[in-house]
Amino acid sequence: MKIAFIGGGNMASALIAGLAGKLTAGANIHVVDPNGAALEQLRSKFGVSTASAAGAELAGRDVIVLAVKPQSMREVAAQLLPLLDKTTPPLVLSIAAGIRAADLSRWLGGYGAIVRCMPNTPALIGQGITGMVATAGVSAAQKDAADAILKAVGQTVWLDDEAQIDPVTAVSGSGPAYVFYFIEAMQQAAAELGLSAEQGKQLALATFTGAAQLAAQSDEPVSLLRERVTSKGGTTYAALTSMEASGVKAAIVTAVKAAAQRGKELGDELGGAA
Ligand SMILES: NC(=O)C1=CN([C@@H]2O[C@H](COP(=O)(O)OP(=O)(O)OC[C@H]3O[C@@H](n4cnc5c(N)ncnc54)[C@H](OP(=O)(O)O)[C@@H]3O)[C@@H](O)[C@H]2O)C=CC1
Ligand SMILES: O=C(O)[C@@H]1CCC=N1
Repeated sequence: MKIAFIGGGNMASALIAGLAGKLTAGANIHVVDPNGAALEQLRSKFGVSTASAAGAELAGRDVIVLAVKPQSMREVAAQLLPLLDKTTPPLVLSIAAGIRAADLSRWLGGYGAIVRCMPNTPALIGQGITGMVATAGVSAAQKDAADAILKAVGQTVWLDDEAQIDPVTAVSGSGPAYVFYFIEAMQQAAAELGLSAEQGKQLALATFTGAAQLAAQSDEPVSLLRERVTSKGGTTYAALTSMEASGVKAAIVTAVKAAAQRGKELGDELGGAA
């Protein structure tokens, strides 16, 4: 499979790390980004070809991944429009938060073959999860290609309705940041309680990994697993009572909804009319 990435930043690098040499040879991956240092890293690590601007190298690509910031998508679409093969249109796979397929299609001159998806950075270690939705102009083979690309870096979840992408963005796209935030808080608490930085990190990470694996492998609801840790009048009870009193769970629910709302706002702000 011949793939081009427009944008070689954080998320594109995570995807390329998972793909290169696995789904396709690094030499079959072309990356366009104005940032020379980022391109040099990708070239030396994965053997991809690179360019500072989109050009003739896009010809004959099966898939073009748009991995620029939502705010850059319209400009990037204008740059791509004259370069897209109209006879055998490549699949355009957008990972941008908020940007709706209909707007992207319009910016690309009424382009049909678009898959919109929302990956996350654990793709870097093959542990990503991606929500994705195909527009009507995507062929079965192109849908399979999109699935293979994202499966090479983790799990995929196909959605029937594009409106579900903002919730997916809020839960799993942004989700790694919430988890890191919680781990940072656990590490801070460990330090304030007298553990070394190394001990705090080891304890927090192993607890997260272990609890997540236990929940994934268990048939029981997560709430029951939580209750099993929580002896009446014990230490966990003290912590969870404190969290409830501080409204931690409600605050997390509100925060995730804020992320979903921001996704919708980005679509409204950046989509606009023709
Ligand atoms: N980071 C994440 O966890 C996730 C991000 N996403 C989505 O992925 C997209 C990229 O995010 P992320 O990787 O974090 O962002 P980054 O800023 O790290 O990467 C974007 C890259 O695109 C480059 N760029 C800007 N304009 C162009 C252009 N015209 N042609 C080619 N490249 C260009 C930028 O260069 P410069 O910096 O010089 O402008 C930058 O290197 C976003 O739309 C985001 O919503 C989706 C899921 C998760
Ligand atoms: O923060 C963002 O907007 C992007 C989308 C999901 C993760 N990072």
